[in-house]
Amino acid sequence: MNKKYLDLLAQKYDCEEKVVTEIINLEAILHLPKGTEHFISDLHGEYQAFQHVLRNGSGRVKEKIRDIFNGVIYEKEINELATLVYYPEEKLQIIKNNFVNEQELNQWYKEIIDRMIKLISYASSKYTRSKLRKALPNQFAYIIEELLYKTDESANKEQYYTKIVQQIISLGQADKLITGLAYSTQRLVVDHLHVVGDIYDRGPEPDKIMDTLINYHSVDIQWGNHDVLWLGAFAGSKVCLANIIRISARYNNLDIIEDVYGINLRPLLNLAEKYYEDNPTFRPKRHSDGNLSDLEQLQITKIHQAIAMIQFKLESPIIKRRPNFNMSERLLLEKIDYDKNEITIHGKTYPLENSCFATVNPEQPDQLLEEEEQVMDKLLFSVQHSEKLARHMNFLMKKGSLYLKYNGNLLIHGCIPLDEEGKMEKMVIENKTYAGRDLLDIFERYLRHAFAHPEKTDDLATDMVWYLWTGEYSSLFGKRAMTTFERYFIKDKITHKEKKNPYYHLRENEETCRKILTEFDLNSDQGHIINGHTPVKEIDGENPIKANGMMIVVDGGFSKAYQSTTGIAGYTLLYNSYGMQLVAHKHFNSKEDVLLNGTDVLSVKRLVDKELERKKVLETNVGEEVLQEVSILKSLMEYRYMN
Ligand SMILES: O=P(O)(O)OC[C@H]1O[C@](O)(COP(=O)(O)O)[C@@H](O)[C@@H]1O
Ligand SMILES: [Mn+2]
Repeated sequence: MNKKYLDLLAQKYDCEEKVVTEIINLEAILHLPKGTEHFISDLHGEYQAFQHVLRNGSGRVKEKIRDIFNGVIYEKEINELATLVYYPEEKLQIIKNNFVNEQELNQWYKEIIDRMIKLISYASSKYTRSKLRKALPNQFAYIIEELLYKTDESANKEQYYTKIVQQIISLGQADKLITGLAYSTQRLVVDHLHVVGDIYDRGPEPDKIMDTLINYHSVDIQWGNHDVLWLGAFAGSKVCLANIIRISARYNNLDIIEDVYGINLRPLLNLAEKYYEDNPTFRPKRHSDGNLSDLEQLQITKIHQAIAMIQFKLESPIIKRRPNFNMSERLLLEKIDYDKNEITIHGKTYPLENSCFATVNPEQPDQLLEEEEQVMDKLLFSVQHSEKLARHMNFLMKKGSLYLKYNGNLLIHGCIPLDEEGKMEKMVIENKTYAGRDLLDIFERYLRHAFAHPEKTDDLATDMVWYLWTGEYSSLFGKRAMTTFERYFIKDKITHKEKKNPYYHLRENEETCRKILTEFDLNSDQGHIINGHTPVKEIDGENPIKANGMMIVVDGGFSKAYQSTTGIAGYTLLYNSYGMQLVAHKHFNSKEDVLLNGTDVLSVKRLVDKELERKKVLETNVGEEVLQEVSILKSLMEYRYMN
């Protein structure tokens, strides 16, 4: 080992005892049970539902409570404790309102603190003390540790502990302590979170999800097609930008663009007002908040048309300058007969409905009006100068990747593009052919390049980000073509169909899954593919566990817009030292519902895989890193202290 490096390390470990202590500590960690991984996907801006799943650890919190208190306290109390752990601030208020005098309240405080301490003690039993300490609220760490390490034999200290709790209550600190204990418990039941893509679009609060993830103790993200669309916009792709605004208008979420990220929509609105009227297909989808006035709805409808038309125009030059994207079929503006108001696709002519082509010059349909161009320039400037968006996008880049190999499993949002025979589909990029893992690697390289060069708007890397959103060999899209135009303007539903990549039926077979795992250098006897992106239609009898347990689809189904087609609010996955469990979630109504009625509508569990022996940290990714550290420390020991 490099002596310079060891000398540097010796500055940190400046005596023999420090090295020995660290080696013993790390070796001990290796033999602890592996921490719990939590997989969620397709959050689509549904912050409240996401919070709920995060706070209850997909049912882990209640399970732990049951382990300790089943038969000891009433079911009602179990639910109360669970809700208190999920939403401590709100639940405390509700509970406190029920007490008529202070004495009763103080008695309740004593009991509940005792229960919460028991719960923390149990939830942290597989962690080191140092890890537990990190999970405790700073201001109470010392007190909680005192309470935690009271063992049964120390009955002579009983009074001391009672006194501590009494003091906390009389000093008016009980609420803070309970709240701290609740958040520590949440943190302890899940060691690491995987977000398998699609944080953005459709739902109202993706920004809050991002803030939560930024503050989360341990997380990684596999980008979804919608996340990449936002990254693309930030990286300088105007067509990606047009798409995110179009989708926001469609779902009545322009607030995210305007109020949350501070992007001025005024120039776009002016343009929209000038050229567009009301139009039924462009009316916003969700107006559940009920406070959308007729005028607002009309404005959104106009903006929606303005930005959709800009998007269609912007697609055209990319398709033309990138023949290897193989998208000339998508040059739809050129296939329109503007006099007859009809379009010919694949040799068939369809009448156009609700068309809004006021800004289109039939001679040069993809040409942006000068006004449109100016609007896009202003929007892009605004996007790239939004501090909040920069913070969120940087985090997405830092914690994200196109795929992840983690503890023997492969995590991907969309697919590995396959042909009907199950062979990895090839794509030629800059005269080189890529397929399978190489293709994903090169996609990711382009995306990172585009992100590092936001000033370039038309280079291959930036165009490639848009390809990831909509291209036939994109591992995120997983369909042959996106029929956005047809959905707006053609009645015949045949034209709306988006043909899926063969991956989506081939993934039912073990053989396909083995091949993919092997492609990524993973052990195909033990690994799983964890997939998001496609809502599992439980209604039609679809099973999220495929290929004999090798393929698990965890589309969270958080997106309210899609819940009627799935019949369920989706799935999440837990992987702890005993194995994997898929958790099915019923529809999440509201936080208020959980708080008042205890409707914690979880969760059928299906056992995906049961470990024969409890899995230890040693056998995990983290374990590999710890092993390396141990080996380095041993070298230091020999070099410095043993001769
Ligand atoms: O339901 P909407 O908003 O019309 O969106 C439909 C579009 O979304 C997509 O399904 C992509 O989004 P998902 O990743 O959520 O599936 C496209 O294939 C399709 O054209
Ligand atoms: Mn998706």
